[in-house]
This record gives sequence, structure tokens and C-alpha cells, in this order.
Amino acid sequence: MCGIAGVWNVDNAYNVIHDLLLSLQHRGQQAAGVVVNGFKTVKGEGLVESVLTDERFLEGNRGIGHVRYSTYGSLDEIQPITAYTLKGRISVAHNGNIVDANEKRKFIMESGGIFSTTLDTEIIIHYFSIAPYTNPRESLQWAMSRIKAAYSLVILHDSFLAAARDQFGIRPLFYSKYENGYIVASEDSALRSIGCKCEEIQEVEPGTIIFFTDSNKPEIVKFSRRQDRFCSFEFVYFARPDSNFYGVNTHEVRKMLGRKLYEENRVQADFIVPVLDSGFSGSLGYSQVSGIPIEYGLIRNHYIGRSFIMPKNRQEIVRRKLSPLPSVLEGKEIILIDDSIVRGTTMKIIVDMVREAGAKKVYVGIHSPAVIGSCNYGIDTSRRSELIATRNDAEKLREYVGADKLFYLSVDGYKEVFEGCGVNGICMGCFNLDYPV
Ligand SMILES: O=P(O)(O)OC[C@H]1O[C@H](OP(=O)(O)OP(=O)(O)O)[C@H](O)[C@@H]1O
Ligand SMILES: NC(=O)CC[C@H](N)C(=O)O
Ligand code: SF4
Ligand SMILES: [Mg+2]
Repeated sequence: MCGIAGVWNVDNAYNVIHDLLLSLQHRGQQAAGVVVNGFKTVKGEGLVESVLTDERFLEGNRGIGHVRYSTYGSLDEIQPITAYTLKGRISVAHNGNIVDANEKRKFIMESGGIFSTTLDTEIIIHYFSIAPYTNPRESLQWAMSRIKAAYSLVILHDSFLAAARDQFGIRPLFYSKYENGYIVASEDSALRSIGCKCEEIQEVEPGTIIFFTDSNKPEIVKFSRRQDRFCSFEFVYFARPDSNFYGVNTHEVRKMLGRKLYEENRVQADFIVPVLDSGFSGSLGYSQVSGIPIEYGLIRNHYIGRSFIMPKNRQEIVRRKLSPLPSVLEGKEIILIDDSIVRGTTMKIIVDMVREAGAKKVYVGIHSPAVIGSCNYGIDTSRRSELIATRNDAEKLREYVGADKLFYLSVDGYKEVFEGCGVNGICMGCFNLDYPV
């Protein structure tokens, strides 16, 4: 679930993309890149602040950017990727994962095509190039209608900026008017962080491409029928709490999931300890309905990022990121609340940590269902075997994390929360194995 950003007809595009990507850093921490006018490029491994420095400033008023969380191809690839075609130069930044990437790459190579990266994203450029049209916009439309999922894209061409979303709308994408032009970003919170007004922010609808051209009037082209299957895990974990999808706020949804968790499992304790960061909103919901107070039993080092989206050293990251507060935990019965357990890395370490710090009883509540299926739409869990809940029954799982009690939200309860707030047409494939494609 990388972060993508695009800018059209805005002064100092490099700085604007930098600021947008900084607000999207939680979507990808491995690498960052920017391409502006003339396809001038800055790319590097690491965080936005270390790659997109002031010294590397590029002059320009249009461009695209990317922060990467790898799901296909080598870990050291960096986006955007740029190529020369008969239809002009094109640069692409991609959030998602092309589900049949292996077959498509093979098909292209068998007909003599060559690839310069190991990325699934490069397929988009090839389809653009081989499309049976000379017009670049028609070519892009043709390419999009042949690549099913999963993608949200920003594309810079010599003559336009395009923002596109697959027909299922699996990954998010928003745009807004900004100064004399337009900007695009994966989450609306990123657009607001640089001053866009809520009422001017719009969703790029599933199955559409929006072209921003010199006419400076966005042109919306539908290339496929909309069949919404938005990733519900964006609400649970990926997105920032101040982001909204379908007009519904992520933090509010997490609180509702936390409340539902209590309705289904009325576990009592001295206090709740949120597993920061993403477990905070759900903890609040659980606390509000149960009346159990929240305590600051774990503190978080703000200079350490997310562990789940890193390709290696995840255990060390968790250990360095969260520390227990013995003065709070000593002799207490606590409920640790987190948004999810995926590989089980975080929770096992945290339970050990709070026990060592003196907690007497440790209950663990998770405000989403057990993750039992892999995801091929932009999350790096393509192998089921790495999902802790597929290898263990409930009791073994409890033993593995070392908790006195482990309780999840049910699949039905999870669904009800989304239906209750009017978010229909979601994907919850990793929880119930019902995948859109
Ligand atoms: O079971 P696991 O494989 O460990 O994955 C789940 C954990 O990873 C995420 O936290 P992360 O540290 O990535 O980010 P956060 O600070 O937003 O909670 C998520 O919030 C869970 O805590
Ligand atoms: N998480 C993502 O959106 C990844 C995009 C692309 N598949 C890559 O690996 O770079
Ligand atoms: S399978 Fe899970 S993580 Fe993947 S898109 Fe669906 S809900 Fe999101
Ligand atoms: Mg977490």
C-alpha cells in the first residue's frame, strides 16, 4: 500500500510532492522518488526526509511522487519508473499489485518485450506502449481496461498528468484543486495537510482515469464499470486516523470496531493499554463502552516508524519502538488492544514485555477478525504460511502470543460495523477469503 502523489500546474512541484509524500510516509518507508518537468528525477532508498532533500530540489510545476512498501519485485526497486515510447515519455507511480503480473510479464517477454525493472508496475508502461492507438490518452485507457487490479496510479506524460483507479477501487486516490492547478494523493489527509479545503477534495472514482492537461480542466474518462471492493484494511490499519473514505473517518471506524469488540467480548481488567499507534482508536472505543480506563502502559519512540511494512528486522523495530512502563503495569490486570495480528510479530513481543514489567494478567483484544488469507492487492502477505492465524487454532494462538486470553472481533461483527456506517462494497478477503478478483 505505497503512497502516491501528483501535481499539475503548481509552482515548486518538487516541494509540494515532498510535503504530500511526507504525509503519506506511513504507506511506505523503503524508498522515495519524485519526477518533475522534463522527467528530471530524484530517487533513493529510505525515508522522504533523507531522499528528497532541499539540495536535490528540481525546478518544475508538474510531477509525480512515490513512497514504496514493496510487494512485487526486488526490495531495492524505487518508483516512479520512466520510459520512452513512440507515444511520448511516460512515468508511473503505483499503489497496489497487479494480480497476474507473472503471466503478463511472461506474455510481454515472449513477444520480444524487455523489462528494465522487476516491478509489476512496468507492465502498465508496456500495455500503454503496445496499445493499438497512436493517441496516448486512448492508449492509457486501453491499458487500464486490460489490467484488472490492483492499482491506484499517478502517471506523468509529456502532455498530461493522469490519476487512475482500478474498477474495484481497492486502493484509495483523491484529488483537489490547489492554487492554479491540481494535486492528487493516496489519502485526503495528505491533501488537507497542505491546505486543500475539504469541500474541494474528490475521490478518483473506481474504473476512471482523470486527465489533467493544459486546458486546466480535469477530464474524467470511465474505462470500466465501477464494482466497489475497497480494502477494509485501509480503515483498520493502513490509513491515517484523519483520513476519510466514502466520507467516513478512519479513526471513527476504528472506535466503532473497538466498541463492537467489547459488545462481543465483555472482558474486564484494571485498564486498557493501547498498542500504539494504530491500536489507539480501537482502545478508545472499547474504553468508552466498557468504562475501563486507558492507561499509558506502553510508550512509543516517535523516531521509529511502522514495523509491519518493513521487509526485514521487524522484531527489532517493535522492540525499539515500544517500551513498557513498570510503574503503571506492576501487579495489574490489563487488556492490550491492537488493530490486528498478521504475522504475530508485534503481539508476542509486547505480551512478553508487559509481563516482564510486572503485569499480573494480560488479555489481548484485536478489533478486526483473524487474518486467515493472503493479500495480492498491495500488501506483502502473498504467502498464507506467514500468517500466524492460518497455522494455529485459537488456543495455540493464545499460547503463542503468551496471553491469558486472546479475543478477536468476529467476521460478522466486522461487517456490521462497515454496513452500519454506510461503507458497502468492501474487500475483506484476508478475513473471510472472499476476494474481488
Ligand atoms: O502481527 P504483526 O505482523 O506484527 O502485524 C500487526 C501489527 O503491525 C502494525 O503495527 P505497525 O508497527 O506496523 O504500525 P503502527 O505504529 O501504525 O501501529 C499493526 O498495527 C499491528 O500492531
Ligand atoms: N505496496 C504497493 O502499493 C506496492 C506497489 C508495487 N507493487 C511495488 O512493489 O512497488
Ligand atoms: S485482502 Fe485484505 S488487505 Fe488485501 S485488499 Fe482485501 S481487505 Fe485489504
Ligand atoms: Mg501497530
